[in-house]
Amino acid sequence: MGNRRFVMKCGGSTLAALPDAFFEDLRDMQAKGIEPVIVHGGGPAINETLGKLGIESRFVGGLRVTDEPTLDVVEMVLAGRINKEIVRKLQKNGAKSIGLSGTDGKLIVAKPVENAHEVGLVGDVIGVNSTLVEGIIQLGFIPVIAPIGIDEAGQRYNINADTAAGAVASELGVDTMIVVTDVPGIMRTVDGKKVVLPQVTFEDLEEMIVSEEIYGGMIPKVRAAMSCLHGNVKEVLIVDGSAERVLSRAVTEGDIGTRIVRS
Ligand SMILES: Nc1ncnc2c1ncn2[C@@H]1O[C@H](COP(=O)(O)OP(=O)(O)O)[C@@H](O)[C@H]1O
Ligand SMILES: CC(=O)N[C@@H](CCC(=O)OP(=O)(O)O)C(=O)O
Repeated sequence: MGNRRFVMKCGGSTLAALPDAFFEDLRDMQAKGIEPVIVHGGGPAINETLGKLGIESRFVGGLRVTDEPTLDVVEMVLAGRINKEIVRKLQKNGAKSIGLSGTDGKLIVAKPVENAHEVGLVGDVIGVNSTLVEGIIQLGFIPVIAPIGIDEAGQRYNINADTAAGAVASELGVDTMIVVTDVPGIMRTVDGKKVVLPQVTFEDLEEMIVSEEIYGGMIPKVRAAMSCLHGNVKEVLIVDGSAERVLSRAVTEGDIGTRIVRS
């Protein structure tokens, strides 16, 4: 890994399964002066809470169709429950951490996505308050960010967590973004067997999206990866949160998961 700061996106698919060792790894990194910045998702927990309230979850192109009542639930689950759970787990394992929503201090400034007529209050990121993130890091805390955006008029937006993480990584100018999910990397079927691809080019990715070997929740990850690699970010690693020592291996050895570099 190049510089000592990295952005990590933690997917809702894996959050509940992350072992204490994962958070201990973060504590040890923090103690060594490495500066993780965490952006998290929580799709499955949102679906569950919406379900309990009798609200059906609908997605268009991987984005949740979001009206104001849905956004109340999204904000409650992401910025309330999940964000605070992560902060508590970090603190329990000895790391110092502060949780924020993208609306706090206008951390994530957003505008409606192009297909807002289909998905409603879903946002694209147009700005990140990197000074605020920098300040939290300087105070010795790991920032934990929920992907809710805000515009100048004070309107909230639901933002896909991969998109939010990619934008934060770009804006902070980190070398590395680590995407932690529930699969060991980008997989492809070779000779009838599923294998993890250690490294892929943009061309491979476009081809795999067209052939539908990349589908569903992997699409926003790949799009966010390509988008931040067009800027200053040098590599995006997609890794499995339940793999042993996944973070230290990703940060120090880089021999795990799938690596995407600009190509
Ligand atoms: N080529 C692929 N390789 C690996 N996983 C893939 C691929 N294409 C689609 N996926 C799916 O992407 C999922 C991860 O995305 P998602 O469920 O949104 O997780 P998260 O909550 O971590 O963002 C995997 O569980 C898998 O079902
Ligand atoms: C617009 C949109 O779809 N937002 C997502 C935000 C959470 C997310 O992205 O969580 P994962 O990383 O666990 O998928 C949602 O409402 O589910």
